[in-house]
Amino acid sequence: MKAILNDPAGAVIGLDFDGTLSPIVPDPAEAVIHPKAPAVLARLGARVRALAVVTGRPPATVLELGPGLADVPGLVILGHYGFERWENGRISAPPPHPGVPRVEAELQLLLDSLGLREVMVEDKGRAVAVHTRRAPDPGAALAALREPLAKLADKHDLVVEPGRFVLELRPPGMDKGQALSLFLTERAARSVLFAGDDLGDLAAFEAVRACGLPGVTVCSGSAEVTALTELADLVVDGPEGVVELLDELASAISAA
Ligand SMILES: O=P(O)(O)OC[C@H]1O[C@H](O[C@H]2O[C@H](CO)[C@@H](O)[C@H](O)[C@H]2O)[C@H](O)[C@@H](O)[C@@H]1O
Repeated sequence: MKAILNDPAGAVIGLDFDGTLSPIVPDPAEAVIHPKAPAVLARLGARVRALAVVTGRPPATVLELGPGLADVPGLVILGHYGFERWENGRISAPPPHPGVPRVEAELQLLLDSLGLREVMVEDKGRAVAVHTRRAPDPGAALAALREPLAKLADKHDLVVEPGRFVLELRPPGMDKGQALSLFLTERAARSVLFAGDDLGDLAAFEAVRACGLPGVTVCSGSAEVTALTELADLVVDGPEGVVELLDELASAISAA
């Protein structure tokens, strides 16, 4: 943190979206960014080298769920775990993976055969996520899905990304760690902060440790995930705590 405060112009701030900037809600389509986040990010974005939202969501969805984000100075969204990038109003991405529509074509039959009720399928375009949060027993439904979804992903050359009551089938070859590392190099960062809440953020935590820069990892704490709590430099209380921390950081930089 000291390095960021002493030299904000060299700092890159990386932030996960769901569970970090946006409180967890039962329906993914109903998620919305913390009301104070866009203004806080705008203050911070004006002072640091770069701000990146590094997320499993498509960038277009992040912009829908985060009104005001498009106006944050210098913001980059590295969506789909880094496959799809939004910057200055433009989206760039490689061609979609052919396995995703094939998985979608087989998925409903598989879910029916497992007799899983109230499991929700989220079509993300470049990936498909199966959510169990609204199932009668979310943990049991997730456990029942692990093996069949791993086989289905494997059959179509996809990988399974586990998260908070969700298993996502997505293309291999990129993760939040690689996305963050590439971004740090691109921006010639001199320090880094990354905040996340879920298993997919562990790769970004590792990237912070491996990059050789002064870095701080922040866990947006919850009762659902403990793996990050043990590794983080700082643990705050969910999105409310993350926004408060970023607000304090923006104020401290402005006062320096
Ligand atoms: O990388 P992230 O920004 O954290 O995105 C990861 C997944 O987040 C979303 O699911 C999670 O949030 C939902 C809304 O609060 C919640 O209902 C669900 O249980 C969580 O797993 C999103 O729907 C997924 O597509 C993202 O991959």
